[in-house]
Amino acid sequence: MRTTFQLEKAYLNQLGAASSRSLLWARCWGSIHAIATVIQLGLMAWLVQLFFQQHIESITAILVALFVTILVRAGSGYGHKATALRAAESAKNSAQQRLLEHWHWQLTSGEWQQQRNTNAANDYIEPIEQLSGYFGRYKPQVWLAVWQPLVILAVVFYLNWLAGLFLLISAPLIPLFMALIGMGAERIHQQHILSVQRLAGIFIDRVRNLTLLFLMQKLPVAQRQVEKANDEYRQLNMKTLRVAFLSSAVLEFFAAIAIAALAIYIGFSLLGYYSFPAAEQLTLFSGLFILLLAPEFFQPLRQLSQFYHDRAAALGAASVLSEQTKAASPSKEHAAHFPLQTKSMTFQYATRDQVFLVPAMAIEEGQVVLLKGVTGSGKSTILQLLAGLLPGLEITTSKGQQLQATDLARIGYLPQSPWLSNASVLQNLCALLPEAQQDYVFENTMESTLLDEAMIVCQQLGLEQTLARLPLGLHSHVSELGAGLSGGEAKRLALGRWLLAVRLGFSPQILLLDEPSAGLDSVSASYVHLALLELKKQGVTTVIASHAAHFDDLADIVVNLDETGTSEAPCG
Ligand SMILES: Nc1ncnc2c1ncn2[C@@H]1O[C@H](COP(=O)(O)OP(=O)(O)OP(=O)(O)O)[C@@H](O)[C@H]1O
Repeated sequence: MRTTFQLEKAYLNQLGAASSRSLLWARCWGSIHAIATVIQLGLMAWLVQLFFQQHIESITAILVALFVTILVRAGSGYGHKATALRAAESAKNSAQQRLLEHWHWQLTSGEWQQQRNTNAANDYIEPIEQLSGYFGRYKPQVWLAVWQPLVILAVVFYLNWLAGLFLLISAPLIPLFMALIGMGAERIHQQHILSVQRLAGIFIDRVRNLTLLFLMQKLPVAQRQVEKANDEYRQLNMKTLRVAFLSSAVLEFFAAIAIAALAIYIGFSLLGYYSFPAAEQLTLFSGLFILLLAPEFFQPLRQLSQFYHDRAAALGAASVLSEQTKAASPSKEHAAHFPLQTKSMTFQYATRDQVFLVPAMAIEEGQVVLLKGVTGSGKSTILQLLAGLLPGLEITTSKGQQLQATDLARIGYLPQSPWLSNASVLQNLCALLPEAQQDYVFENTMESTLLDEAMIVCQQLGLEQTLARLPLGLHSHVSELGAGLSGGEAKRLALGRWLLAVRLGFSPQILLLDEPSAGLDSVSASYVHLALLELKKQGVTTVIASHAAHFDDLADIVVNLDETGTSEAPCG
């Protein structure tokens, strides 16, 4: 079993980069706070000594200094907390950003699995919240837990070496026990997060299917399952609390013993009851100062132990988050499958004798390939082979790797007679966007940017006048048969889907267009030409089948099927 949490630590370090500036400031404020603490306690001890020696005249100056130090201490404490909180926010933002990028990639690459919707929100909220303690408390405290004891140790050693030795010996015990207990805590936290997710998943799933469960008379079974998951979660919660209490009890115990030992040494030495080494160095001031410093010596370590559970929680959360974003930033990697290559092949429809010779092609990213040829030469057939609608064509990357199913899912295909759905123009236009965005369109709650983008696409395709003519513009209804739109308008609307999808970042791996200008007048055809030019500028790889000369100037590669030709299959 993997116990080193290397992946998780690497993930947390990556997030830490986003909050490094705030963390640096938190450390600076923490250092000032530690120095102000030592000065404040020194002034207090001095004040007591002067009071007992009845040097009342210098007390005012010390009181003023004490007041200033208290102000500095309070200010630096506030600065420390505020910058630490900012560090936590930056880290959480960075984690959210990564998760969203990952989800965006999944949506665009067709890897989004429907069943994950149930857990997605929970995966997102719970673990990201768990990160805030690590970056906002634990990380700044690690610095303070080293810096403050070191400053105090130096002062105590200066005042009395034996007291310094006491502190020096007792200090390492705390991190040692903390680490021993913390090891188990990390694993428990990871289980804790998974258990919360499981509980949420089980609950939502049962609620969703409540009617079905009722009809099947399975409600008591479902209830028992939720209760069981709830019980598991409760037990795990108690386990987490037990570990937390155990670790703080151990720390309190050791800190209390060390302070008590110091108090005995200083008290007995000052009273002269017992002659300890270095006892002669002690005065009322130094003894009191050391006693006041001792709890402050342990304080940052004790706090670190409290926050150590934030580290365990963050590692647990990181294991969930890094798992989700393991393939993060794939959008670029994923698209980097070019150049695509197809092997030459022959194809024959089962019911026909005609054999098509499909030529080999090598397509670079962003290129426009033009399939030319007379009617019946097999242009649509090749597009369908490329789209995977007809079997047999092997598409590989330049390294000879076959395209994955997810890549094939990203191939866009616009047939000669495009389909329309029984919905508004806008809904038809947004049909290629991810489901989540389409929901907004259907509920009429989409952002205005989406509406603006849809309008821009309509302008690019010369559909403005069409929209002006329709009773409700973009919200006008069209039927599946295109009632309300002419054939040419329906064709441009279908092309507009791709323009909109590309504008919103949902680019297809490769776009296959079958006779995009067929049946259009010259004005409409020129709009389509401009739209394809726009797609080319956006870097979309396109294969256009067209017998017209409309798109010759766009083409990087021209495949003339009249030259590759067809043949008749031998009979029998
Ligand atoms: N599903 C099919 N079953 C049988 N034969 C088909 C099928 N689809 C097309 N064909 C035939 O294959 C030949 C090539 O058709 P295809 O549509 O690929 O040509 P095309 O070059 O795109 O023609 P056009 O420019 O008219 O669209 C035609 O003779 C057609 O009748």
